[in-house]
Amino acid sequence: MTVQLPSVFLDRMQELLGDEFEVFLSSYDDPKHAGIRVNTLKINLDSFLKLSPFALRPIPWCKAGFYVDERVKPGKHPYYHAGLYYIQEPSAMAPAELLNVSEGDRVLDLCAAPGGKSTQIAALLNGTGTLVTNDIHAERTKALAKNIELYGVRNAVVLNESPERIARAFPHYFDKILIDAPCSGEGMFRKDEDMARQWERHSIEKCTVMQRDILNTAAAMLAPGGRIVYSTCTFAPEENEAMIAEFLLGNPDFEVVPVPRDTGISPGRPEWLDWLSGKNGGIKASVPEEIKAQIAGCGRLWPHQVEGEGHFVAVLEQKSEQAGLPAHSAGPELIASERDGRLRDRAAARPSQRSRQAAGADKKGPGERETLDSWRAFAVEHLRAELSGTPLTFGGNVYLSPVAKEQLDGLKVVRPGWYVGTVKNGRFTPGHPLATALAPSEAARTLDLSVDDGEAVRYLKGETLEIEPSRVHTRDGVNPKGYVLVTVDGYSLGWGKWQNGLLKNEYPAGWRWT
Ligand SMILES: C[S@@+](CC[C@H](N)C(=O)[O-])C[C@H]1O[C@@H](n2cnc3c(N)ncnc32)[C@H](O)[C@@H]1O
Repeated sequence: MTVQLPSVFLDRMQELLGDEFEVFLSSYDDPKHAGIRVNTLKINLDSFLKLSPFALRPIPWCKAGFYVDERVKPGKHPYYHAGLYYIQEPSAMAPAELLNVSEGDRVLDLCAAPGGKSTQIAALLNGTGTLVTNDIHAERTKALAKNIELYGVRNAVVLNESPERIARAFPHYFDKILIDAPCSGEGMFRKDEDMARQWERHSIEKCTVMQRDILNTAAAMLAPGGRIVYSTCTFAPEENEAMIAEFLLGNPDFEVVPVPRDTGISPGRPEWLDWLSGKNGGIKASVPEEIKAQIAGCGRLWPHQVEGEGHFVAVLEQKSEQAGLPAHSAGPELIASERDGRLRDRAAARPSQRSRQAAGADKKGPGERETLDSWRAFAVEHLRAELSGTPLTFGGNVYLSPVAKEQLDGLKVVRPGWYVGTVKNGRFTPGHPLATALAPSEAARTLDLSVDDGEAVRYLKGETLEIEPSRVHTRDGVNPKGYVLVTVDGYSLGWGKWQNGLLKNEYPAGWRWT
């Protein structure tokens, strides 16, 4: 075995798995499983299957998910830069599928960076409803925002907040909430050996403190009758079955919706609650049989049973659909825990100042009316579609948001919506995310580049291209001179500015092909 597994981890797993342990252990000798998930916001499945440069094999629990051979390097292809697929560990594709997202839903992805599951939810929303996506770690929200933009998501708000502060702003608001909880990461050991090296027995306790807080806070944001999906990429029952049992005891208005078994996902392990109650520092109270029966309805993806690194998932639904809102209590603590690992609320800057700063409001810029007029004039000249969303301005930046500005007041907002551009010195400059989310039919001018002759890669590297005027496709007789939506094989990549046979490259420096 190449991965060095912590001996305490191995002892625990042997105790838990018994006869199954050897086969579990031998799975660490198997190759890692790599997957991509087709971004159906930009391309439908049939078209991708025809276009795919890689051999694809379906992932049973995710309609848009496919196994690929890791050696094909899917991140090194222009289609990746066009946001046609997201590279994602196969078992990590299960939780968002189980959220049962319907078009028009209000969805919260509470622990979202770098955005794998958020981009999946956005594809399921299909441009409708609202996605609020959040991560408590500011640095990680940069990757989250970038992925939201790369994948052409129009209806997302990106936050960098504590769950408590979001709950204050959005009480009982969301139809669906995903908690892909911070966890001890035991399912990542094969993929990321550092995780194995850093794993310590006590990290499980630290994680349970965070998980308990996040789960109970999420319940306060759920609309009556809504659904929470809780997932981890760890095997520890403290973070999984016990966390859900404790939640159900404290929140009797919730029940587990059993995970379908037809895709190879195996049941939760209620018997491990008994194992935990026998441990020093384990479960403090006994768990009623009725709750144990529900725990069996949770799902486990095991690396020795399915082609995936491992995940736990629980689908929780709030039973009451009445308008009278339930009072959620934290319930009894089942697991002994250390409070010192607790994440505290962020330092309190003046709330309205915080949200304005994050979205660029405090930069000196033109007035709101002037800014919106510039955006509208740009849209009339360069776009051929009515774009939905509430136009919001923060300084000279313009966003189309799925929520009203007041709803974000006091929150640390990374993106209040779809960033469409900025007014500077009286001129509107379109944002890169506007381009990535546009279909070619929505732009007045397009230029299609091909993968085959290397032109697409040259564009992605930031080169200026020589382009004959006849290659700029125009709508409604507009002049080819001006902003052009650049596409690869028909899928949007970014902006260019065409004039006199040259395409000035507007692909952002930080996004370039290296
Ligand atoms: C398992 S990762 C999420 C992976 C992500 N869902 C995806 O699919 O790409 C857990 C995330 O939770 C974040 N996190 C940790 N504590 C948090 C908290 N109290 N509230 C919100 N996010 C938190 C971490 O920064 C981390 O990015």
